[in-house]
Amino acid sequence: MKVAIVGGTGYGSIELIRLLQMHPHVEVSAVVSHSQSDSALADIYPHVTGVLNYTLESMDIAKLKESIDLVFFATPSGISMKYAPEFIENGVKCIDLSGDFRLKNLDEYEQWYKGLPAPKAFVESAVYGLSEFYENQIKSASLIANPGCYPTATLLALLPILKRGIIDPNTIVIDGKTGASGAGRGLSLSTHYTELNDNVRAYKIGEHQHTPEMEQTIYAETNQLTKVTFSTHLLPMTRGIMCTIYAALEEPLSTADVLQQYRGFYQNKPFVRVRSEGNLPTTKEVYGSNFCDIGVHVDDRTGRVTIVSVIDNLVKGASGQAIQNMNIMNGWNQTTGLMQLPVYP
Ligand SMILES: NC(=O)C1=CN([C@@H]2O[C@H](COP(=O)(O)OP(=O)(O)OC[C@H]3O[C@@H](n4cnc5c(N)ncnc54)[C@H](OP(=O)(O)O)[C@@H]3O)[C@@H](O)[C@H]2O)C=CC1
Ligand SMILES: CC(=O)N[C@@H](CCC(=O)OP(=O)(O)O)C(=O)O
Repeated sequence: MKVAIVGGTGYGSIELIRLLQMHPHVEVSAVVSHSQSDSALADIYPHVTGVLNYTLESMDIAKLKESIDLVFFATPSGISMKYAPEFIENGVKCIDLSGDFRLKNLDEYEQWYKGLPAPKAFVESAVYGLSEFYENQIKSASLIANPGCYPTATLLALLPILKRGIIDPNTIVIDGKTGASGAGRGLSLSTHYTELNDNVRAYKIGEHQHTPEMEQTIYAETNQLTKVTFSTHLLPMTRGIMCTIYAALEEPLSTADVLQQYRGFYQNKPFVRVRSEGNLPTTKEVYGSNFCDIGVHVDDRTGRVTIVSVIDNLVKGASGQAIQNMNIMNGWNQTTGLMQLPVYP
């Protein structure tokens, strides 16, 4: 199958290229760049030298729609909404790593992303690509709204116990921590070495664009309108997200009881690994992989459960999950090209 990647010089793109290089059924036929077309990818990313010979191309929909089966958009919000409709109308499937098609309520998109929303019909037809929960819908989708990185780590941790009524949805607090690659390759003051190193910074408190995405999915899965408290922190590391999540238990349960619920839920889901009691995951243990690792601790004193969920933001949080969704759309085993171990140490 032939695919194109748009947003060629960004981190999402270079991670798609890295992962797809190991995929047995896919050829990356075009890497599209609006800023550096005609440049060699190896000049921008010298680590691919001698292995990949791509020359970046400018966007040419007329040409691409004749030669490509699927397009990955690894672009900032506001871009895929301009191009994906024409591809889809011409039978080319699209997987969008940005937030353009995630929020079904267009007013919420305007409020949280501070821009005009995508055309309603395409937002309505887009399937939210949380692979472990929407496999059936993903199979027949033309347009995938790939989830945000924090919602991936958070929803995989919360939905099993929310759906089983184990926690009170009105008590959820999500403490998110991320590495700097989450902000993309562009330069900014907060990812400047001297601002990032030896430092921890809370950011976008009360205004993070992933908040409505989480609440929308919790509502879709539980029929409960919930407002979550969600805070995000930037840490001096390259990759990784840890969401530490707190909620009140509806009834007294032990850590072992709660872990048992997760195990039942994820027993046939190869990318979600539920840890044993007393074994909480670290970001390094999923680095470079498509795994989401989940650990749990119940505090009998407070009646609260703490859930720790880790992913690599660029893999399960973006490009890896996008490939997992492509696999599902094509009827391939969802692990195809994705089962490598994390890089450790
Ligand atoms: N980084 C992460 O961990 C995650 C990222 N995402 C989302 O994935 C998308 C890509 O993220 P990421 O790769 O990290 O971001 P980067 O900033 O690293 O890359 C985005 C790329 O998009 C292209 N681009 C930028 N502006 C425009 C424009 N005006 N028109 C067309 N293309 C443009 C650029 O490539 P070029 O100049 O070559 O066209 C740029 O390099 C974003 O929507 C991000 O929010 C989602 C989950 C996690
Ligand atoms: C460090 C940092 O800035 N991380 C980004 C990650 C979000 C992202 O990648 O964007 P989407 O909205 O497309 O999911 C953030 O917190 O906004």
